[in-house]
Amino acid sequence: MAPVPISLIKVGHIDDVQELRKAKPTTIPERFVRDRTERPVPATTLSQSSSIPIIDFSKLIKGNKEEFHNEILQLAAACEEWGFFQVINHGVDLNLLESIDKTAMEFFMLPLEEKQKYPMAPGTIQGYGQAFVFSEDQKLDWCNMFALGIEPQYIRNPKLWPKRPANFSETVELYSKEARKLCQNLLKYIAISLGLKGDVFEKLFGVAVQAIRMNYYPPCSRPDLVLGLSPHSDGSALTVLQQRKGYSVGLQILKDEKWVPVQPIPDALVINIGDSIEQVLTNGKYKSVEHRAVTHKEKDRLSIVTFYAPSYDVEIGPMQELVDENNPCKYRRYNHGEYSKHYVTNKLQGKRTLDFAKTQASNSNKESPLSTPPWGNHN
Ligand SMILES: COC(=O)C(/C=C/C1=C(C)CCCC1(C)C)=C/O[C@H]1C=C(C)C(=O)O1
Ligand SMILES: O=C(O)CCC(=O)C(=O)O
Ligand SMILES: [Fe+2]
Repeated sequence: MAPVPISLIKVGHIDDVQELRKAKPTTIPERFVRDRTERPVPATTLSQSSSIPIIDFSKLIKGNKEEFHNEILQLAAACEEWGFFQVINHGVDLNLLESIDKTAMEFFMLPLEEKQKYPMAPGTIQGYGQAFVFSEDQKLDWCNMFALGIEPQYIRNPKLWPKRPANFSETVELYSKEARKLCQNLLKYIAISLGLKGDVFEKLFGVAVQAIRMNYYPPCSRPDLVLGLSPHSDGSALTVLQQRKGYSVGLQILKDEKWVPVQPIPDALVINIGDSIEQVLTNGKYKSVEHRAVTHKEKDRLSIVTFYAPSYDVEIGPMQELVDENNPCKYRRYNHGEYSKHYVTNKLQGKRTLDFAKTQASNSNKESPLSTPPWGNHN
């Protein structure tokens, strides 16, 4: 199938949810109203009995032998059973967490004309707007997003780096450096928890791809009808998510077919295993779990998300050490750049993007419908 040029994608009018909320606080356009089966259930009926594991990073870097061993076991269980955990004592400067939060909020509070100087073109995923919208009949998320490619440099589009607020770029750079270090360290301990050498992922990944996405969810008069962010799993190796303190609980993860809310812990970061990498490299041992965001009637919410993935030229597939007759190979080998292209040119739809990598999936070799490079179009 020949690739479809970006100019042919017709997404129709996409309301900016902040503006919509200001102008018509109780109107929910049809494009935001979810089918009954997709709608969020009231908070009271959500699974309250369980919460995602907590990993104390300080025990991994400076704990005694016993503490280290225990924390590695906790980490293995978290990745295997949940695919999500919250990390405390992570070592990222807490002032930097505050600054990125403040800077992102200042950006979202700018007038629309200012934010629209950095538009996310249809079919691309960097800039301000709604990502992953490919058709006029696709349901929209109750969210404004701003995303930037960070590393390697060639995925950056300098025209999309905001001039206001004044310290935006500097703060994103500082934060991203810290987030990168955290991802590298976590991957080291994740490798150890799998019984592998600590540097196995670092060696395999080459110069890792890193991106940042800020998601702003204004309050919504009918949180029961809309979704803040459609269910999906992340295409990264690892994702670091920062939730704003004191704001609404919005992130939910699918566990045993029930949506479990992720309660913010002050100063903690939420980490999740991304599908293409951990699921593929570990042959399904570590889970990349479906998650979504819901909205709140009165409160807004901000999340700041770092995606960390292998270099686009790297070929990945299940690691030999994790395949045997009891756990036969579930995924084929593929080039991560190809997978990224597949991921960013398809709408968010649960774990469907991972079909690309399955050994027996009938669609595993389908060409992606768009001709965009995975980091978006720079024109
Ligand atoms: C929901 O996931 C994403 O939005 C996402 C996007 C990442 C990217 C950018 C915002 C700009 C630069 C390219 C990149 C694709 C990294 C997730 O990141 C994952 C998905 C893939 C594929 C990946 O490599 O990282
Ligand atoms: O806002 C959230 O909590 C979810 C964000 C998310 O899953 C993403 O950006 O990929
Ligand atoms: Fe996500």
